[in-house]
Amino acid sequence: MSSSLVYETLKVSQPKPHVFLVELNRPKKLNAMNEQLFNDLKTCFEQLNKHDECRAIVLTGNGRTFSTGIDIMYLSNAAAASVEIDDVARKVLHNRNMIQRIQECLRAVDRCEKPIIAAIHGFCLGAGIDLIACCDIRYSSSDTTFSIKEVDMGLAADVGTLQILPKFVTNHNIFRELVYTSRKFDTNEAQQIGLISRVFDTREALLDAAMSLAHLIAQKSSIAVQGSKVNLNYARDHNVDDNFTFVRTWNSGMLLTEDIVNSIMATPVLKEKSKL
Ligand SMILES: CCC/C=C/C=C/C(=O)SCCNC(=O)CCNC(=O)[C@H](O)C(C)(C)COP(=O)(O)OP(=O)(O)OC[C@H]1O[C@@H](n2cnc3c(N)ncnc32)[C@H](O)[C@@H]1OP(=O)(O)O
Repeated sequence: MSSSLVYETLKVSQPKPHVFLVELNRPKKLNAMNEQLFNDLKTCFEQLNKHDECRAIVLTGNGRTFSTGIDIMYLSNAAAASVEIDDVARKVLHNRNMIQRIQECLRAVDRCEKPIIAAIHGFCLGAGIDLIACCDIRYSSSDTTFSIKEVDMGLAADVGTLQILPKFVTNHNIFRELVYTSRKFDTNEAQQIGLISRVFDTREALLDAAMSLAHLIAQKSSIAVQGSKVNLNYARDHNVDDNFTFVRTWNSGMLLTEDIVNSIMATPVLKEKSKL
């Protein structure tokens, strides 16, 4: 594995060929996200996006939990910083820059073109939910407690939950109830609204399943998988006409891959014919 994938608050390993495991790594603070962790997420996912060896990523939390959301100390320091500024408009600009910075860190996860499987356990609160909103597939162990905690903190969630989740949650009634109340919910409800797709009895089973899925994806044509993710994310953010135009242009280049020839040659029909 590349030695450059070393971070203060993330642990990165490569447990299988082409599969990278990214662990949030502030276990003593239940993986609460401070400025360093946000910055590390940005650097890490930008690096994995460009990494030739990387075809699939599992994202999890080291220790007893996935993440308890934003680090409360960081949030209160960030809020306090604007108190020093006299001019109201400059206070507003300061806050806007701070929010934009965190948004860009999580957007780097959303923009990563390699599929990301979130393996969630323990707590997944506030910014933890923003983070899993940026992943492709979400698996959980049955012990997980979720909460869209921002309203209880006096905030409208601004780094993913309200911006991305409405694009794919399946039950907007329950979702809005969870947003407006910040009440805790379990894996049954998380599954009911389409936030997570599968639930496992233990953390070990969860990680095994996430890793097996990542391994399976990594064995497919990386051109086809990466192209599918780019087009799915594009389709999420555009209208149908734009989506058809985009994929036409994308595949005009990507159809030149030798992966297509190889897969056609490997079909049983052609294999049989070549024996004749
Ligand atoms: C522009 C910004 C946009 C972003 C907004 C994001 C908003 C959010 O994320 S809202 C969610 C914020 N998170 C919380 O409110 C959770 C706070 N934590 C807790 O309520 C409890 O820790 C919890 C119920 C999750 C677990 O309790 P438990 O008794 O099992 O553990 P603790 O002893 O409380 O925690 C162990 C140590 O971790 C520290 N810690 C946990 N979560 C956070 C956090 N979010 N921020 C900072 N520190 C956290 C906790 O203080 C303990 O530390 P220590 O005392 O040093 O052992």
